[in-house]
Amino acid sequence: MASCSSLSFTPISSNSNPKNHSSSSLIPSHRPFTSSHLSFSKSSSLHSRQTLFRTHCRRVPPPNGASFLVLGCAKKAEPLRIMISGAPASGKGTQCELITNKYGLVHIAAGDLLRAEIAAGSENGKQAKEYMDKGKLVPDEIVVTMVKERLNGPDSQEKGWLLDGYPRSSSQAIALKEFGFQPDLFILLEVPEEILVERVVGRRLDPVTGKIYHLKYSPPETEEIAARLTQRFDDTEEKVKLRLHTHHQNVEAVLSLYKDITVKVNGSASKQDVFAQIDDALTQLREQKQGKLGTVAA
Ligand SMILES: Nc1ncnc2c1ncn2[C@@H]1O[C@H](COP(=O)(O)OP(=O)(O)O)[C@@H](O)[C@H]1O
Repeated sequence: MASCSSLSFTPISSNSNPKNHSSSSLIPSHRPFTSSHLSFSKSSSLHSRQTLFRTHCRRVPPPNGASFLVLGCAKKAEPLRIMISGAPASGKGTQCELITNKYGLVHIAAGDLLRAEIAAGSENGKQAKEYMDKGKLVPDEIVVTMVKERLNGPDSQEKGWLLDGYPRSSSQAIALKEFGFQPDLFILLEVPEEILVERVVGRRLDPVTGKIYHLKYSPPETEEIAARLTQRFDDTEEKVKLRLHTHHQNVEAVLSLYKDITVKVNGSASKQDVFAQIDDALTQLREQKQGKLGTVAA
């Protein structure tokens, strides 16, 4: 981060933890500071009340004896905080890889965290599997804490995050808000149901490279790879129908909480075209964050 050696700095964070807002107490009471001073003009709906920058300040004694605040010497745009949602096999995994490659965000996938618990044989994993086998949501007691811990990780705080498959219910969204995590953008991938079932049933994983294949649309390159491909235990036609049912039951409730920051993306296009839509939205968001890095004085 750039620095301004003569000033002492205190960060202002968009994380709603009140501890992180100590610098706002330096701002004169006759001019209350809210993030709306700095929010996006073009799409205020995207960022209605968020602090957009990590900024630094000090109290400067002016000639008339009153004190005022200088903001803007050493600033860094806040990292992006993105959520991505969509039905099973809507392409979240593929798009998350493209997004993280370009934007350097930490990818946090609720389903992957749960599968890791199952693989580790933990008590949480055992319980989670019972729900996942039925295509149902795993109880909040397990999922919420797991996701919260990853979001609080130093890498997520520093680089920003891409939250995949969470929240899937209004209670999960509310929990996130209570912990102080506020997304900038909610991406919804929309794909017709008949395409989804076909994608799921043909989906295979290469356990060696982690690469996802589709037996028809993206077949393995060699016989050797083909021989070692595995299928996710819940990627059968019967289970995907249950998962789709659960998705439809919950998606509207979640969407209603994020409607101001939702971008709907046509997920039935090619993966490059889907990414182009997402990339446009993220580029715009990042520019808006960076574009506001001018000096603000109070
Ligand atoms: N946020 C969540 N809350 C509860 N259960 C979840 C959550 N995310 C994932 N799961 C469980 O893990 C399963 C697999 O999720 P995921 O890997 O995201 O794949 P998909 O989106 O194809 O269902 C879900 O069917 C559900 O049982």
